[in-house]
Amino acid sequence: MPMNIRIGQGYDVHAFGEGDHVMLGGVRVPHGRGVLAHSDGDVVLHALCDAMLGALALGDIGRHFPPSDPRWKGADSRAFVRHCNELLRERGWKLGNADVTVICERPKVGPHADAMRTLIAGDLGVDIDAISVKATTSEALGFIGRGEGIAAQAVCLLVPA
Ligand SMILES: Nc1ccn([C@@H]2O[C@H](COP(=O)(O)O)[C@@H](O)[C@H]2O)c(=O)n1
Ligand SMILES: C[C@@]1(CO)OP(=O)(O)OP(=O)(O)OC[C@H]1O
Repeated sequence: MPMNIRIGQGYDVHAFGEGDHVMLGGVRVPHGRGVLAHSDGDVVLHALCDAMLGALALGDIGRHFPPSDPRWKGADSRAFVRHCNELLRERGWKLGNADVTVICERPKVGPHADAMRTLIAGDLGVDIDAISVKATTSEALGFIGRGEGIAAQAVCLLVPA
């Protein structure tokens, strides 16, 4: 009997660099640092894309949007999410739900989480209740604890469209 659900997980890290904001879930979050990245460096959306691609066994974000390709320089990562959504729709799937955890000491993510959920849900054409965004610190431990970077991990479930 063919499987009627698929699961995927994704993880992304970017180092902090010069700047005054970070893009998280499509939301411009004010911060004393920016991130070093080829695109806009949105770890929430990159982890989500990798979860969606993983659920389809279609490789990873770097395969679909190579960092060597100048087209993706400074790219809005919401376009990556919409592309991944097309890939799953073409194959007869839609996102059932996704759960993303951001890991950083700062910025505070909680106040922006609902704005991220709204944008992600809109881009994927699903109800906001299908999208969870939450956060944790690293309790001052390791590279994240030292404020050197920001990470996100995501899981998602695909269901038949
Ligand atoms: N960047 C972050 C980190 C955490 N939060 C919120 O704070 C809560 C406590 O974090 P701990 O790491 O001490 O467990 C966490 O549950 C989040 O609600 C945040 O908003 N942004
Ligand atoms: C998103 C891409 C786009 O070129 O580049 P980065 O913004 O550097 O982000 P990363 O998470 O390293 O994923 C690789 C690339 O696909």
